[in-house]
Amino acid sequence: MFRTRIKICGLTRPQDVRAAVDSGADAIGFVFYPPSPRAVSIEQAAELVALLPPFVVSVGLFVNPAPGEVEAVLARVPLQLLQFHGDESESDCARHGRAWIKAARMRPGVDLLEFAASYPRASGILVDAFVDGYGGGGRTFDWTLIPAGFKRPLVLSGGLDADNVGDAVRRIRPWAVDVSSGVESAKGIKDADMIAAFIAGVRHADG
Ligand SMILES: O=C(O)c1ccccc1N[C@@H]1O[C@H](COP(=O)(O)O)[C@@H](O)[C@H]1O
Repeated sequence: MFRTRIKICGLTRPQDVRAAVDSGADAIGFVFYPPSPRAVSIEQAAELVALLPPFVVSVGLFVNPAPGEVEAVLARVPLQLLQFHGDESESDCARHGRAWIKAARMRPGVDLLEFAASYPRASGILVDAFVDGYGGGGRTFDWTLIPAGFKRPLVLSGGLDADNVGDAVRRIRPWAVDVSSGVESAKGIKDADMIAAFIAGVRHADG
């Protein structure tokens, strides 16, 4: 039976990492984008990643990182997957010796097939709503913008929560879903019950 993978993103506290892991998250995301209220320092991230048990993927989220910024994080934080959520080129993303996924900010006129073709080495393509700034806006987008039969591993995000994620999984059947705002009681503060409800919604939709 297929199991939709689940990433919980924007964690800043040890208790939230433990709650996400205990609820069955497959990946935990840490934001290295200082304007975000969910941003963590390298020291914080190193402590939080150390809490992850085997087989829970540590993900680092970057937005147009400056030269050397990713390397500085990787020197101290054992990230297994990089998520690029800005305007990075394929070579910007592929130069760090780690698997990576590329976010597409979706709105009418974005051709996802064309977008994906320009990132051939991406492990997956994440789709998020186009919001002012870069992401984490807690907004859904028109899922019909995702072409049927999209062949690359698709990570669906953007305004997901326990109320809509089941419908999203049944309609889109993504490789994975990714949530930040939708499991928070406040920006950067995750709610254990909301995380559990979100994951239960995915598992119910998986059947
Ligand atoms: O979480 C953030 O603060 C953030 C900042 C900049 C870029 C992306 C960010 N988060 C990612 O955005 C999507 C959607 O998040 P949400 O569930 O709608 O809040 C997701 O991939 C987050 O990891």
